[in-house]
Amino acid sequence: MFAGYETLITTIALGAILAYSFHVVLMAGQLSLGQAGFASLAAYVATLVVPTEPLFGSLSPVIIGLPVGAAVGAAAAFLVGMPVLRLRGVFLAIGTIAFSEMVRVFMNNAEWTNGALGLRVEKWVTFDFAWIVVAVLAYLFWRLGPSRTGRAFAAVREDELAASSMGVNVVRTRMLSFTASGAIAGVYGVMFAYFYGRITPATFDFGLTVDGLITAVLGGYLVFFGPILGSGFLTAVPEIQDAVGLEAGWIHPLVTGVLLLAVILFLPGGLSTIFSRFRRVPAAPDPDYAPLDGLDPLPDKGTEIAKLHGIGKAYGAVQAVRGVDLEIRSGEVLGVIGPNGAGKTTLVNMISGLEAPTSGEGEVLGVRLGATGGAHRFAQAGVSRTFQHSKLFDRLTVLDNVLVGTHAVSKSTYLRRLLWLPSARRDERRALALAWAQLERVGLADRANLRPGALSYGDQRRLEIARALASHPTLLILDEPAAGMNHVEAAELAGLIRSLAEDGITVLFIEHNVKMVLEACTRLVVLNFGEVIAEGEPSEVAADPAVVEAYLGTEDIEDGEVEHV
Ligand SMILES: Nc1ncnc2c1ncn2[C@@H]1O[C@H](COP(=O)(O)OP(=O)(O)OP(=O)(O)O)[C@@H](O)[C@H]1O
Repeated sequence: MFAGYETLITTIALGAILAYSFHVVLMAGQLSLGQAGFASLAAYVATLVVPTEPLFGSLSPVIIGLPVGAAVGAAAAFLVGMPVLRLRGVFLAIGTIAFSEMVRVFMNNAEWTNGALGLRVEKWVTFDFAWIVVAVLAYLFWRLGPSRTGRAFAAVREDELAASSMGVNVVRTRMLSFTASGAIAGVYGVMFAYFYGRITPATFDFGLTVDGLITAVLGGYLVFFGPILGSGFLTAVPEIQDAVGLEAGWIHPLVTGVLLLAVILFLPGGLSTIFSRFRRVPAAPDPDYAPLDGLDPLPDKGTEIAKLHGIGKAYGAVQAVRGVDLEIRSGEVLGVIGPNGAGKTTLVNMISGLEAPTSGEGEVLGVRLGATGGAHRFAQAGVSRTFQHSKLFDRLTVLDNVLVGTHAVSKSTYLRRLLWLPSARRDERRALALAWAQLERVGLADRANLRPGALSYGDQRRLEIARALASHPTLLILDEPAAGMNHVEAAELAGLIRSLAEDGITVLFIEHNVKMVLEACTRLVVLNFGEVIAEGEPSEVAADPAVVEAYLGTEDIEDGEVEHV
């Protein structure tokens, strides 16, 4: 059926496989460019193990080379990843390119690789074999997208800090995507070798990296079939030009370049954006699942959940927090107030694991302040938070934002999803029920399919609260949740906070809206220059002369917000 076009269509398949190795790192927001090195290593090693005769008389011997190539690529990526994944952005790109160059120089100079002349092998990869491999990859990515792991990839891509505060292990997620990228690049290297029948070190040069990256970006990395679209587009354009008689050598790159620019300018999410209007409509709440099914009960009211002793944090010469002693008990609503720069955010950053203290010690829900692992360990222990400046996942829908919030209290479903096991479906429905319940609680259920950018500022803050609540937290930390809200919205928020406390959630919140703080809190802590200057019942603290002088001033607190310069 494809007679005459087999080479072309197989080239599309190979281009798609290479692009998938970029797709998987881009999905997690990593600009990694070491794929040519992984492909090269895998291709050369595969030539040592792939038989020269068909298996069982007719089976392509490349099926032995593929797992070997994937394992070599993955192992190399894992080893390279340990040092280079400390880098980010352009530095990660440079570090990984350096690795590819090292591999190329090594292969050029080794004897067993036959140096620059390269190696010849049988052409065992056929058109249908190549497309079966693409179909398998497409299936793996199709099932990955809406899984818990796929959402963790997206969360890390959108905002690493927010992702770790939702319980996502950012280091592990980045390493997973990097290792998977190495495995797929390894598969590509083997496929390439056995399709063209020859490899040289120059086959896996910087040009290959550029091709793979462009194909992945062009196709789009937000949709699982992006690499196939990208490869089809880039391979088809020169063919169409030939067909219409535009054969001059300079026209090919010109037309391809202009089309590429057009796609990047007008479809920044890649070609697959065109299909995004067929996006999944969020499933309705499932009446079979109660949101708290299977989750641990919250601790009894009054149980000690955090204890800090002499906690301090210095940024160089700036002592942001000094000698703070604090105890938090289950069921209370603890307000933290103080002038700008008093150290409030720094204090809650330490309590939620985002920052390690430089002095003192403390424990929150059994996790030591400054413990290795950082914020995701605190999140998994039951601490959840919002941020002073919203850190929503902008390219995920409202519902998907909240679903990321369920990460800390749900189980990985990806491998079970691949096998369509009913238990994976059950776990996902449970997570969905939990997410819907939070959206309903904050009044955003009717906007579940929108992007956060389409919400008003107040709604974005509510969405962040819903996302934090989706982790079924024991301790909920809100950093200036009413900022930007009008008086009515702030009063509603105070009501929501009180209702959370009635449900047994402990709330710790920083707020400048003093009226709201006095309405919602059961206890108040006042910070000034990093130190606690008052603590106790809200009405007593508000009347404390030291607090009035340092923070409240003589303003009428009925007016709400207290502004300090
Ligand atoms: N990463 C950092 N590096 C250096 N200094 C910092 C850092 N983070 C905070 N600080 C400093 O620590 C002090 C306390 O800041 P912090 O943000 O905790 O105060 P805050 O009470 O939350 O203020 P605001 O009400 O304005 O949010 C400030 O002087 C601030 O400049």
